[in-house]
Amino acid sequence: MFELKILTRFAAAHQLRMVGQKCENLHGHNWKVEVCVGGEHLNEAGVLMDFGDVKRHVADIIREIDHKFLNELEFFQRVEQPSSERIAVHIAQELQKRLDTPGVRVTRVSAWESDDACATYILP
Ligand SMILES: Nc1nc2c(c(=O)[nH]1)N=C([C@H](O)[C@H](O)COP(=O)(O)OP(=O)(O)OP(=O)(O)O)CN2
Ligand SMILES: [Zn+2]
Repeated sequence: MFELKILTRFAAAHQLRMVGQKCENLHGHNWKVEVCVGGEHLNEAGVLMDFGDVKRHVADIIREIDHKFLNELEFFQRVEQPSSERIAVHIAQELQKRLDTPGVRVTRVSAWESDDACATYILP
């Protein structure tokens, strides 16, 4: 299997209940996001898919959450709250909908909310 990884960043605000008291206050992070796609077969150019296409799709998704108050966005109102775990799920699901390369799928998304804390969603 081959796996590609691209990195991107966004800034946003959120409030989390139940994680820890200070997280209940409105605050923000500069998230770093790692997105991986995988598949078994390379195309005639010898690549799984173009990094540029992955980056473009991810940029479209990030644009919707960058510099936003995440608690107010529709997706995060449907799930419990905008934790890093939920952010990773959101990006993975949105990217999966956009991928149109046969045999290529999202394998994992990691959302780093600081230099030392990261949540990863690994797709089944
Ligand atoms: N599993 C998760 N735990 C926490 C999340 C999360 O998304 N998933 N989020 C938070 C908060 O966003 C909080 O802002 C970060 O808290 P914390 O890491 O405790 O704060 P610091 O970056 O200041 O780190 P310290 O180690 O406390 O200095 C919390 N938990
Ligand atoms: Zn936070």
